[in-house]
Amino acid sequence: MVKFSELNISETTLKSVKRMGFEEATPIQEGTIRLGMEGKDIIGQAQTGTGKTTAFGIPLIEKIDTKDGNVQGLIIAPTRELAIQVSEELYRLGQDKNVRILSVYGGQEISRQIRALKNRPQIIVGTPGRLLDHINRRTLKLDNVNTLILDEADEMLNMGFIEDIQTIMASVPDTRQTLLFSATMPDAIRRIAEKFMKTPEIVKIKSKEMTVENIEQFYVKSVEREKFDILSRLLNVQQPELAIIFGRTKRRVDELAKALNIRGYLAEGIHGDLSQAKRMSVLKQFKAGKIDILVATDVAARGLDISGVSHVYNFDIPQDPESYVHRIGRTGRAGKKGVAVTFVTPREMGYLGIVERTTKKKMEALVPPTADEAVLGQKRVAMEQLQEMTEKNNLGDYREFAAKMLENFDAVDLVAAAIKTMTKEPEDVPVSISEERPLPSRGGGGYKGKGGSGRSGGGGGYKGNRSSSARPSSSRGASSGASRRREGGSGGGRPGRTTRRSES
Ligand SMILES: Nc1ncnc2c1ncn2[C@@H]1O[C@H](COP(=O)(O)OP(=O)(O)OP(=O)(O)O)[C@@H](O)[C@H]1O
Ligand SMILES: [Mg+2]
Repeated sequence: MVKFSELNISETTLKSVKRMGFEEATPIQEGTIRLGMEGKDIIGQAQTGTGKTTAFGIPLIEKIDTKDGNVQGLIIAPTRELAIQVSEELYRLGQDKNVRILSVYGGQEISRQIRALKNRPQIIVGTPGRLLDHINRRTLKLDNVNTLILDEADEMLNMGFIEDIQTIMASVPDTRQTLLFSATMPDAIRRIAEKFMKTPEIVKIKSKEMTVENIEQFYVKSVEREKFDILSRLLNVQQPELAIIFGRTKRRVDELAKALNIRGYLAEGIHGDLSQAKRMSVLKQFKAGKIDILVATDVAARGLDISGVSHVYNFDIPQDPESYVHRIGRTGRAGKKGVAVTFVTPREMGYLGIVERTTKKKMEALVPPTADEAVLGQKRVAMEQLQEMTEKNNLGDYREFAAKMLENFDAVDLVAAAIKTMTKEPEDVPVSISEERPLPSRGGGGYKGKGGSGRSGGGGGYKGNRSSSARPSSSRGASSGASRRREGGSGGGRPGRTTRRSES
């Protein structure tokens, strides 16, 4: 590992990098920062959560001439949330140099953006549609752009933005440097990308697997109608700090979020049909730990970097392996541990094989916890909450009420009643989730032998060892999140949550 101080970065930028808490460069940063500062075109590919933003951010910030008020750097990102996140990271990287950065995206008042553009930002981060809009209105001048960056290029091309992107690129001088980054780079996309670039250096961080090692990957074989009960049991047993649940469609996301709320979880959905204000407020609440579970479609979560996401659940197996890689990559970031669980219906087992062959990583079969195990998980959480609240020692007049009750009741009975009150048997509350049609059968073609049929026994038990992460475990501490119910811990404020928030 190379230290940032050994990469020929200016003192000013180095100061910002230090302030961000970064000491050593990740492999993709080591591989691209120097080349980037030499002005080379780069295609950068490295696993999720390995610091690609800073990998392109440092060369960009270094190149900005702060005496020049023109737009010099342009970054295109597939979603509004990502544009905001990237601009925030660039802001931190350029803080000591005083680089002016602006993000522009759809759903935000254009007049406000036009005013902000007059403040002479040097770097613009935007989504394709809104960038084009500004180019057409001539409110964004790109004649002086000398660095163009595409973050999540493959996603933008998948989303059908190819023409928009070509138009935007044509508005940027040919002499520019072009950088392109993603965790996945299917060959077809790379060929298109190379057309836009001048003999690009391809920096691909070699790794055995496409996904990072610190994510434990499981699959659960389940028929469609049992998925939701299994999901709620898993949440109770695994006790994620923050969880993201992916659904295949917007309707699915809405239904899941609603059902989770009915069962008492703090969950919110996020997808493209929601207003920008709503999307931003949901994300903000999730980052702050005010909601524990984010239910999302694929697109909504590309590139998002939210610390504390300990679990990713694919309620529906994704259509393509790239999307699997990006989804589960929302956990296990920056060296942290994560758990990913993918639900597969029997008819979709072929897809599991396709995903595994692309990621070069086998998922472990997970036996869904029984209802009893799930309740046990909740009892533990309740006990931990009670214990934590007691240790805090600020129960005030609650103690007087307790003393009064103890005159008439047995202490063990009272504590048992408290635990019972905080434990809800989730399956008592009926919810309705429309059945999703399974993905078209892929078992028949070339995939059958390995991926499909080899799994037929998977429903029975854990393959090999039972994984501790799938079981209730007292070592996970009282700061667990998603399994805590709205009803639980009422009164003196949720004790577990306070702890958790101060951790992150
Ligand atoms: N050198 C470093 N040392 C420690 N942490 C870092 C370093 N570089 C980046 N990080 C942190 O790692 C996290 C992930 O970085 P980033 O979002 O850039 O990943 P990514 O490679 O773009 O992932 P994705 O493929 O999902 O978009 C961020 O929180 C970032 O602040
Ligand atoms: Mg990224």
